[in-house]
Amino acid sequence: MSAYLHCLSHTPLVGYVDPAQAVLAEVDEVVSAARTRIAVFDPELVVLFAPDHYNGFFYDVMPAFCIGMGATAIGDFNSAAGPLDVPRDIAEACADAVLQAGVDAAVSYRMQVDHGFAQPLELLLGGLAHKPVIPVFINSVAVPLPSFARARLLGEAIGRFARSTGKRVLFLGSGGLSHQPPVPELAHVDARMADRLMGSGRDLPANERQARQQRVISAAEGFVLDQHSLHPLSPAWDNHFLDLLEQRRFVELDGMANAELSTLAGKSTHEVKTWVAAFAALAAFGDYQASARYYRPIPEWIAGFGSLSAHSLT
Ligand SMILES: O=C(O)/C=C/c1cccc(O)c1O
Ligand SMILES: [Fe+2]
Repeated sequence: MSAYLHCLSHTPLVGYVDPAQAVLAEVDEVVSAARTRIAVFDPELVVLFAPDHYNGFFYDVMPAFCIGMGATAIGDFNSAAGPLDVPRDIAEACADAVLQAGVDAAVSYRMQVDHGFAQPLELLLGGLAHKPVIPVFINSVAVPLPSFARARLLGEAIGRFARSTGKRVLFLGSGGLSHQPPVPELAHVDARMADRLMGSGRDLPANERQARQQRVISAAEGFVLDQHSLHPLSPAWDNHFLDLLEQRRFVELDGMANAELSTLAGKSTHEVKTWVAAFAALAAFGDYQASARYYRPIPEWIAGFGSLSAHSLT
């Protein structure tokens, strides 16, 4: 087996608004089993597809996709802070291959990332810099958003590059499934918040950081009491999406409009494009077998919470 994949929902609400102990134990078991399988696979290179939540990418310049040549996590909520171990020469070659393949991804030599990147690295690899990782940002909240089709093409191009390295490669996808936390939208905010979304939010003063986090925590508490206080979670859509990935039918998502997905499953569901990119990358290695599927709607975490592994059969 030369390539392995794990896709996992993330949520910054762990430890702030938690589900019942039995659910926590169930999720812990799912994550710890995935961590063990990854340790056995022992990746030489990790490619992590993840979104951002206006902590590293802003409307001053908002790329659809960005490949990190270097990256640092800010440590929002309870997530880890510090540099990722990005192998710069491999990341540069990857970006070159992706552009040659016709996908115009941006690059960043100082990528700033949040819990979307940090959480899977901590949970699945034990820390931000435990393995060499190429971080790949997919814009999942700041309209206009890339389509499913473009995320798939990005994944395929990165998969072909990864295969050419001859290394044991782990693909990670971070985020989703159905959910809509209170992420500000440029079209609906006041001038001060618009300024934050256009770039001044990069280094938030401590009191604003605190207020921002509290807004999400309060929304989660309210969502537990009333599951229509935010866009409801959508187990039916989430399970259909997992079926498509398991059955290598993700191309069927190509024709789905972004607005349709938002209506079905919430405006942050676009994070699932990280899963599509990761599966498309794995598929560049040939046939794959998916395994260890897990799904549970967890309102405390504002998450249709999913986990899915897969390995290449070559
Ligand atoms: O950073 C935020 O403001 C919100 C993050 C969040 C909340 C719930 C589920 C998620 O996937 C998130 O990223
Ligand atoms: Fe998120």
